Amino acid sequence: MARIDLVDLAHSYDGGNADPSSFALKPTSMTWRQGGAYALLGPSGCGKTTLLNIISGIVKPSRGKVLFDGRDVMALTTQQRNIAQVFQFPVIYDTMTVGENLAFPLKNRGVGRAEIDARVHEIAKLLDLVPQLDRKASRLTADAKQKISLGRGLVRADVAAVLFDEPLTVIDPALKWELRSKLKVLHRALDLTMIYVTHDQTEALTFADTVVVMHEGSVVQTGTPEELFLRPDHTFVGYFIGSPGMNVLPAEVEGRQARIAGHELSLARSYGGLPPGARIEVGIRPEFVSLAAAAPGLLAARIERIDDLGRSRFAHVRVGDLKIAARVPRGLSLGGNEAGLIFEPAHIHVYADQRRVEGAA
Ligand SMILES: Nc1ncnc2c1ncn2[C@@H]1O[C@H](COP(=O)(O)OP(=O)(O)OP(=O)(O)O)[C@@H](O)[C@H]1O
Repeated sequence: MARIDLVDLAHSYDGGNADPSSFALKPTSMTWRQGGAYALLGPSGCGKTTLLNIISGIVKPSRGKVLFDGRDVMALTTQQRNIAQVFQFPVIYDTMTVGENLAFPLKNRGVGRAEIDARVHEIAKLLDLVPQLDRKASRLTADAKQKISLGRGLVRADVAAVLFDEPLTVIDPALKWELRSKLKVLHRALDLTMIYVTHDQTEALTFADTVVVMHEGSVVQTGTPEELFLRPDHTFVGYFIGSPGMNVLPAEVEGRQARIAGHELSLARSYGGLPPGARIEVGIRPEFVSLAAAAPGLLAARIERIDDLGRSRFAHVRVGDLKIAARVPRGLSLGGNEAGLIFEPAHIHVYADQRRVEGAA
């Protein structure tokens, strides 16, 4: 296990000649705590795999370095970096049994027989693979094979980190749920540093203690699932995480007042020195906007549709050209499509050029 520091890393696939704004990975510095469960979350093409491959040594970055426990590993190969990797598709030997597959990474490192047996059994037990240990891997389904790949990634206790690149893509949805929570249990049991790459927010939020959100080659926020939900640092985090995503609305902001579509809203904090010329927006999650009967003083909205998600209902409304999602309180009955919106001031954030501005008390 190791603490991993990324120091001013940047990468462009054309050898660093491109305009920095088009880098696959823009300048990034951060620390991955020893023993942490991280998710690297972002849409396709945002640079997740590039970052993962730089950590493992598959890609040599155009700039910057990677440290494992303070030691520069840039000259080391993946094998020398002592990283375990689990990919999207199973990487196992069909001619071997499940047990032999799990034992393989340990045998390769010259671990003794007794230790191999104990570790293989521990991992097989955690992944419910004990009954299949003596079966030939070739006879298993794609799901079961991917479970073995996960096991092979987790079997060594001495790795610097385990990197997962979208490991549940080929897994059947029902088993996906099971494996996702199992990985969390495995993390606690094995005390390994794990970095889990995904574009799926549910996967990221269920697995990780810390989620690193990437957007267009940059890390835009690193935080707990709760922090990402309650205080998105970037408008992208607001609408990428959450379902429906955060409402991001053009606004004029002065002190403790915001004006949206000509309507005055009170803010919980004061925003004095917003950068001149910046695009100002307010962000509020649908959970903190309530639909109500139209009334003077409320922002007037026209309901387009209501989605019933079982435990909660969300209305999709229009205010002029703006689209807003709002929570529908239990028991609310409305005559027609006209309604009012009530905003919770404590949950309204102000953004300048997509970055959250910290207001003053
Ligand atoms: N080997 C390569 N050569 C040139 N460009 C590449 C290469 N690999 C990735 N890219 C580009 O770098 C950017 C980041 O890609 P990357 O694969 O890191 O993103 P990602 O977030 O992992 O996406 P995905 O989930 O689709 O793999 C993309 O614009 C991609 O087209």
